[in-house]
Amino acid sequence: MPEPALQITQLTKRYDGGFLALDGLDLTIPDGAFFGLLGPNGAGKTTLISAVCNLIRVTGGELRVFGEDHRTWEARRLIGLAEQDVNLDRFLDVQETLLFHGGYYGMSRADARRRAKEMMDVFDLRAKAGVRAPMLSGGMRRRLLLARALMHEPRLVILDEPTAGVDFELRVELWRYIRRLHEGGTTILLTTHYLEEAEELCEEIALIRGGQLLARDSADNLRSAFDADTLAEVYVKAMAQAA
Ligand SMILES: Nc1ncnc2c1ncn2[C@@H]1O[C@H](COP(=O)(O)OP(=O)(O)OP(=O)(O)O)[C@@H](O)[C@H]1O
Repeated sequence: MPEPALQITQLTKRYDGGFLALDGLDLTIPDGAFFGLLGPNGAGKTTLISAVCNLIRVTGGELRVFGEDHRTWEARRLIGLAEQDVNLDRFLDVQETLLFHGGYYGMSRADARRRAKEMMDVFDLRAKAGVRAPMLSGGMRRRLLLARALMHEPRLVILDEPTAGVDFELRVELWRYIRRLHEGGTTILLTTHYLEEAEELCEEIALIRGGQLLARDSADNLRSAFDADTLAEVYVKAMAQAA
């Protein structure tokens, strides 16, 4: 049995002010899965992702990334994260953004250059190699964010609302990139508020609220379990039950 991409056991996060954002959460995401995380604003999705990436200190529980403790460098290297905010360095151009990231993850200059070229081709950014982030269109910035997350060839890619505020054409384009990535064997963890996006892309979906797991299954099985016609109906019913 391969190690799961993510094994989360009894994860708890209480913020400094006392707020309990994750409340004993258990979740296993198999290697190679396309997994969706759904829940209302404040459900704890970003907190969970931040915990996985060791960006915040957890209060309790265990988190393993392909069997590695999430606080280790090995675990961090296995993850590519595209955060909700478009957090690009305004002083770096497209190519530098990618090369810096490669350097951070210990890639040799030659490998980083090769991979950056590949990423600029895949994400149609070659013509913008020397353009700094603030001068890119919103769509290009989103693509660069994804290209940067993939630079070091992570086995688990975490996308926190990658299509928030994105027009229909770019959304479809981003879906195509993400699908291709998944077909190549990469595990995807996606958060989104677009239920149709989760339904279209994800093999399995977890619903969370108040830092707790409410349900987890394929969209089909969730519809049967909640006697619902659509994922939106599942969502409404699950959230009402948990309220
Ligand atoms: N640094 C912090 N200190 C205190 N509370 C926080 C902090 N960061 C987040 N929270 C709280 O933790 C809860 C979970 O927030 P989180 O950002 O994880 O939710 P989310 O599911 O990602 O929401 P959204 O869909 O709006 O992105 C919220 O109530 C939020 O206010």
